[in-house]
Amino acid sequence: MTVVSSLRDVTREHGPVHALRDVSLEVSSGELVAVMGPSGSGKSTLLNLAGGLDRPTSGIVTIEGRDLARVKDLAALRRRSVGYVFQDLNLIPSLTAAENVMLPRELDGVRSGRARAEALAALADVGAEEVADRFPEELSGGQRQRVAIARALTGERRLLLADEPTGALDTATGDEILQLLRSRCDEGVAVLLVTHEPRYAAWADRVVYLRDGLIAEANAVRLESAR
Ligand SMILES: Nc1ncnc2c1ncn2[C@@H]1O[C@H](COP(=O)(O)OP(=O)(O)OP(=O)(O)O)[C@@H](O)[C@H]1O
Repeated sequence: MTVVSSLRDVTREHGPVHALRDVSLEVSSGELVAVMGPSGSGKSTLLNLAGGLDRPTSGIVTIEGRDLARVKDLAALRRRSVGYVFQDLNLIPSLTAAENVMLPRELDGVRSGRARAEALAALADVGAEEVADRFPEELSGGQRQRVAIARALTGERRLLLADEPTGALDTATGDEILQLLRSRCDEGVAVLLVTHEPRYAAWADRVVYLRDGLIAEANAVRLESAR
């Protein structure tokens, strides 16, 4: 399996606070890795570092084999390779669902006709084609999260980072979103999912538990019965 995301001996300090200490982790194509741990244990820090939104104090972070410390245009690499789905990462309110999904592609120089066609296909993929021309405030929480996932996965992005993507959703909708992440993963995307819910971690191939910025435990799980 191809390694899509790797952290090698990564430490992130904020002054005296060790948000992450000497963490090593690889996520391969087709793999869903859940990150769990108490509040303040470093989960969001890990995700931000893996996606190049933050830089480590020491250690090496790679995306698709490229050392992020050596990448000149990190913003472009992030746009092309990484999708983010965060609980509070809002869609832009003045843009329709389709326009929100198109935006990163247009920023990347894709013409709007093609970007719109891609956006409609991505929305259809996540079962949200009927909301393409609606604005975020007209959508339910589950529909918004579907649009955010469509936006995260347009283009050829191979790494999806999801920080509590089900946090604001009821259980049935949360299950649907997890099913969607799992199916993207089965198509070859690498997914890092931060969750507090064992119910959702059960969809992962592996669970990494963080405590005080350290990997306390890493387990292979396949709780088929939970799906
Ligand atoms: N910008 C920052 N400046 C100072 N300290 C920070 C900063 N970002 C994170 N921290 C600290 O680093 C540690 C890890 O934070 P992080 O947000 O990664 O934890 P988390 O596991 O995601 O927590 P939660 O579940 O509450 O979101 C915490 O002690 C936090 O206070």
